[in-house]
Amino acid sequence: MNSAPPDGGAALRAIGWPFPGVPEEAGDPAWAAAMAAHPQARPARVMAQHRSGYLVAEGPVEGGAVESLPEWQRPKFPPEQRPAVGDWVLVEEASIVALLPRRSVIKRGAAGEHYRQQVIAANVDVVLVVCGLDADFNPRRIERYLLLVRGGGAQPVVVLTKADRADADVDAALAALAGVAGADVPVLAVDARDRDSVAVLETWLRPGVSAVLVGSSGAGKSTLTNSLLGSERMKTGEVRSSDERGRHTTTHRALIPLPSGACLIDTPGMRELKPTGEEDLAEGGFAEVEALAQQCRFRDCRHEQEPGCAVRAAIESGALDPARYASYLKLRDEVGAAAGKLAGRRGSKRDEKALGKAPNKRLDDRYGKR
Ligand SMILES: Nc1nc2c(ncn2[C@@H]2O[C@H](COP(=O)(O)OP(=O)(O)OP(=O)(O)O)[C@@H](O)[C@H]2O)c(=O)[nH]1
Ligand SMILES: [Zn+2]
Repeated sequence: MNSAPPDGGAALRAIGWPFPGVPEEAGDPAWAAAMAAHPQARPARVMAQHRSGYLVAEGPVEGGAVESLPEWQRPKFPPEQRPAVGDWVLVEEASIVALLPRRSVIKRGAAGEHYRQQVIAANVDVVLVVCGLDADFNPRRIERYLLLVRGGGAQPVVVLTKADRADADVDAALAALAGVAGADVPVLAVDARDRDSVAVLETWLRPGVSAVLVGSSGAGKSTLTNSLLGSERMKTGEVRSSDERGRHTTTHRALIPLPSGACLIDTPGMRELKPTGEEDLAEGGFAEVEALAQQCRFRDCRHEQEPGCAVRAAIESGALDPARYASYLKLRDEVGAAAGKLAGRRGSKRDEKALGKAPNKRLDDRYGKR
C-alpha cells in the first residue's frame, strides 16, 4: 500500500490530482495498478524538464528535481513517450519509477530535420480558447484552435474577452461562431478584468480539473488568469525555499492552483500549436463540410468545376460560408502535409513496402492526392 499523505491528498488535489480522496483510491484501474506495483512511491506532477531529469511537484508550493527513468534518456526513445508538463509520475527517493498513463494529451507537429511529435501538455481536461472581442476577433483562428485541441481528449471552451468594450459586438460574434463551435463547445463572453464576470468559467474549473489557456498575444490570457486567481494572485510569484534534501527552491509557474479548486497549466508550448497529422476534420469541427463533400456526384470531386458538386452548391445558396470553406481547405492541407510526414517517418522506420504505403493511401482516400 502507498503511504497516505498526511493531508489526505489535498496538496496533490490542488495541482490537479483528478480524483477525490487519497492516492491509493486512484479512481482509474491503470493508475491503481501502477501504484500497486510501486508501493513505496509517491505521485508527483511534472512541471518542467530539468537537465537529464524533471522538476516535479507534490503540492502547490514546493517542487523538486528528480532523476528520469534511464530508458527515457536513450536517444532513440520516442520523445512523445517521455514525460511532459502535466504528466503524473511515481517518485521513489529522488527518482521517477513510473509514468502514469495519460488521460489526455495536447500534441503538436514539429518540423525539423525529421518530423516529430511533441507533447505540449498531458492530462489537460479543459482548454480555454481565448479571443478578444476587438479587432483581434477571428472565427477562423478559433476554428483552428478547436481542430488542434479536439481529439486529444480535452473539453474546449471558447472565452470571448473584452465584452465590456464599446466596440464589442457580442451578438454578432456569437452568430459568427454558431456554426464553428458546435453544440458541444460552450462560448462565453466576459470582461477578463472583472472577477465577477469570469466567475461563469467556474463551472468548468472544478476541483481536480486541469485547464490550459490558448489564444493569440493580447487576447487577455494573463488578465483572465489574474482574475481567476482573485485574491490569491500574489501567490503566483511567491518563492519558497526548503532545506529538505534533494529539494530546490522554485516557483510554481507551470502549475497554478486556482481558488475554484482547478489547476491552470502554463507552458510556453501552448503558444504555437501546429497540426500533428492525426487531426480529424470531421470530428474536429468541420463535420458539415465533410458531410457536404460526401454528397458530391464524383467521389474524387475537387469542388472546383465538377458538375453535381454539393460543396459549391452550398456556397452558392449561402448555406456554407466561403470564408469557412477556405479555412477548411487550408487546414485540410496543413493536416494532410503533416500526415504525409508522419506516415513517411513511420514508414521509414519499418518496412517501406509493407507499412509506408498503407498510411499514405489511407490519407489520399481521406484528403485527396496532393
Ligand atoms: N477592456 C478589456 N480589456 C481587456 C480584457 N482582457 C484583456 N484586456 C486588456 O488587453 C490587454 C492584453 O491582455 P493580456 O492579458 O496581457 O493578454 P495575453 O493574452 O496575456 O497576451 P500575451 O501575454 O502577449 O500572450 C491588456 O491591456 C488587458 O488589460 C477585457 O476583457 N476587457
Ligand atoms: Zn464537390
